[in-house]
Amino acid sequence: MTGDDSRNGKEVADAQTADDEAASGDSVLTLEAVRQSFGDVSVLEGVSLDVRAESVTCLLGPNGSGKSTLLSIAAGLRTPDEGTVTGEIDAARDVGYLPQRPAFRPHFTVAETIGFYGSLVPTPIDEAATLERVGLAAVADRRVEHLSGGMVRLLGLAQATVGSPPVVVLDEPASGLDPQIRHRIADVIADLAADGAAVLMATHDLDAAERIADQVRILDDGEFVAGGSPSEIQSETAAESLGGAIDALIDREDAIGVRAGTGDRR
Ligand SMILES: Nc1ncnc2c1ncn2[C@@H]1O[C@H](COP(=O)(O)OP(=O)(O)OP(=O)(O)O)[C@@H](O)[C@H]1O
Repeated sequence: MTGDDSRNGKEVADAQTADDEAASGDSVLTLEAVRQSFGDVSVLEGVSLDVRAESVTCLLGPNGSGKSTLLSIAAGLRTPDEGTVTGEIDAARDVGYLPQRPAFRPHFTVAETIGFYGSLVPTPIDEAATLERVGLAAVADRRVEHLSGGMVRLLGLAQATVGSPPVVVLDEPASGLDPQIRHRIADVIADLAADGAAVLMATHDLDAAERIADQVRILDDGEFVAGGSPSEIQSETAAESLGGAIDALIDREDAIGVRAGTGDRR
């Protein structure tokens, strides 16, 4: 972990990997020197990341900094232009994934939806316990098109954890939701990690990151510019909050150009 701008991306990644080893469970998924471009827009410029059991790793960074792209690569949904994704698991099969905008087949109830996803995994699942864990047991018979936005996200979280995958990848699991539901979702995520899962999530919810993240990675301009526990990042940037640390680390003017796809690297 570092706020030292003189270190390059590889040095930052190596230092962060050492920090991770001290901080959490076994490595289950490793991304090494991952690069991804879309046309002439370079989105990831050699990103390395270790995803560990029993821990929550939060990806933070401006809109358009490449978080979703990185998550889709970690989840085995996209093969990077360069770099490797390795682990004890098969990323395409053993990774639960919650997309940014989950959508479910209309007319199915909540229970039928989870039952459907349960039928896709090798071992039978406890549907009631799966819904209980995310707090949706009371609406098990409600049709998915009648759920609130927060409930849809909780159902997405339940779907991502069906079959207890060793890695759970969550793309902004609580964006646009009220503080109470955001808090509940963060609690569910922390419980998943406590039960052994390696959770990798992108979020703009800095309160949640501060509360539940074991490790944070800040992505900007295609590279990690900092990583470590929330308190380590704060103390290295002399910031009073994670938001303050991000402000110290990221050049907002440049980030606006990057977001618009007009930055030098894009
Ligand atoms: N399939 C694609 N084709 C072309 N460009 C893409 C594609 N997917 C993503 N991009 C571009 O890659 C960049 C990174 O997008 P990405 O969704 O990974 O960012 P993000 O950090 O998740 O953003 P946000 O916080 O807004 O969700 C953006 O400039 C986006 O327009």
